[in-house]
Amino acid sequence: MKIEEAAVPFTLGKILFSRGEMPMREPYQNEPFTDFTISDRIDEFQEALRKVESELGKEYLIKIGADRIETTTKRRSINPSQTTQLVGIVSQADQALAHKAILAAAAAFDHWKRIAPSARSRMLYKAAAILRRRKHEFSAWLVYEAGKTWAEADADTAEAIDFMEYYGREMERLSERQPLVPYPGEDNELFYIPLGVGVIIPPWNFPLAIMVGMTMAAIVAGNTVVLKPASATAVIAAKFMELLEEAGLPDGVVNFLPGSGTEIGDYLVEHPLTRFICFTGSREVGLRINEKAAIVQQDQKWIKRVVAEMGGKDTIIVDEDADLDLAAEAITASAFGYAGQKCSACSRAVVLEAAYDAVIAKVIERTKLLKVGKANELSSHIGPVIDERAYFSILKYIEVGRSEGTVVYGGSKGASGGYFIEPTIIKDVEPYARISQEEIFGPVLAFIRAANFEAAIDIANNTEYGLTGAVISRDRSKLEQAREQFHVGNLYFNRKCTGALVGVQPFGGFNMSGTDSKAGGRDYLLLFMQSKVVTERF
Ligand SMILES: NC(=O)c1ccc[n+]([C@@H]2O[C@H](COP(=O)([O-])OP(=O)(O)OC[C@H]3O[C@@H](n4cnc5c(N)ncnc54)[C@H](O)[C@@H]3O)[C@@H](O)[C@H]2O)c1
Ligand SMILES: N[C@@H](CCC=O)C(=O)O
Repeated sequence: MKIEEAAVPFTLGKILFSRGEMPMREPYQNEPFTDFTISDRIDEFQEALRKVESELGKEYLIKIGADRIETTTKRRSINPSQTTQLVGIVSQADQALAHKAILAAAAAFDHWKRIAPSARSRMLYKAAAILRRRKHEFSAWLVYEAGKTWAEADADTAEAIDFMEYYGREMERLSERQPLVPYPGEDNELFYIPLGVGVIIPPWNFPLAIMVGMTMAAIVAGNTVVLKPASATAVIAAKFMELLEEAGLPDGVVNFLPGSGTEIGDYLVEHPLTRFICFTGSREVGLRINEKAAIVQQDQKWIKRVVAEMGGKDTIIVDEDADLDLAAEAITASAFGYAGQKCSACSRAVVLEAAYDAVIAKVIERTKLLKVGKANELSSHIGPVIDERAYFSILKYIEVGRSEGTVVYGGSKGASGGYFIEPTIIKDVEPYARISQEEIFGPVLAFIRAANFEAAIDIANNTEYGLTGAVISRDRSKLEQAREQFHVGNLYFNRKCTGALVGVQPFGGFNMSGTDSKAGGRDYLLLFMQSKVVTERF
């Protein structure tokens, strides 16, 4: 269809029309973050918190096809800022229900795969529009169930909207005729078709964004899925299921199967009808899934595809001539945002000798300004860690850190009533110490000295992970050296190493950080499809 260039475009929702012509999609852009310095925004968010607080404690059921199923085994989801507060009670699936869920997804696949890609994309735009309208409400659930501060929750919700807007457009792009080299006397066509039934296994730390991104990428590509949410944040996933229903997604396309990873995880992965597994989580579980998925089951007709994004041990290098205030800002934000519970978190600052003491002093200065407190209070900069297991594991790592370096800030648990831990800074840590190598996933930062820039790069590359990293330097030749030698999937210069934006910084890591799937990038949807080539000789 020809779009008149002179025509005046007008917008309806996110669709841009030229008068009298076919609709044309607005170019993708990232959802803006909420400015919580504006009093109206504060009031709106507080209202959302009140609304959600009034809804805490409800029951959430499994959904398979059109059936809602209550089981006798239930899991209580609690608020990590206030462990006496119940967020919701979630029915837990067993293996029999896991089997039923896979069958329901397989039955729905026959229909869903035939829906036009543009119509599947529209489903994502619709869901994005609903989420945008209910943005603060969803963020408020993230505050209560995941312990996210207001800004972190808002960013999580914005990223979920971004994934849907971005993947919707990506599917439209990939459903166009794909370019091939012309060949005389033949018509050659390459097009993408879906894989089949997928199992989606997200983590709890981006319980909306990552769960939405993985699920919606799979279904917009024409697959149907069983979504097994992370247990700690299953209520947020249940709220998302409600949203999908409101958007009109047919039953069976996404089957909601909360349950313990140990009880149903292996079963779902090993099921012969499972065609692919999309996982984000720890190295241990990711490797287990990869191994189980490789074993061909009876009646299985395909090689299962595994997308696994896993842990990180991320480093910020500070050069001797760097802007040290910028370095301290980048390190503090990357180490302590969401209490260090990001795969991208800076858990190691490798600083060249000449800048070492000054950077530590500046990071301590900034960290002192961070208030640890309940996530629902606007004044809190750092909320709780997710649960009791994480709380004790992180405290144990701090004890290990005491024997591997000198604690120069924090080092203790925070107030009682929630899983609070002080942001902790440990200096003079050796590059191969345990707290230099193992993912702690909490507010613990190690400082390591480097004799020169080469040594700093060697240290940055000395773990089994390769997810994010940053270099703070004014020296172009060192930035170019790092561009080539710092082996991570997402490398940042002169800024923090967290906060990748959908479409702007496709995200995924090397080595034991995963399969480098680059969520939020142009290659991502291809992981959920296979291409078919048809040649007709004239
Ligand atoms: N690379 C990334 O993009 C990325 C993003 C977010 C989080 N992460 C990583 O995730 C981890 C934190 O998340 P987590 O604690 O939820 O990870 P986890 O591995 O403990 O759990 C992830 C998911 O796997 C499920 N699971 C557990 N055992 C299973 C089994 N045997 N079979 C199938 N599924 C099973 C869990 O229920 C959960 O839904 C950290 O290591 C973090 O670095 C990575
Ligand atoms: N994509 C997020 C990290 C996700 C993992 O926890 C970031 O870039 O900070």
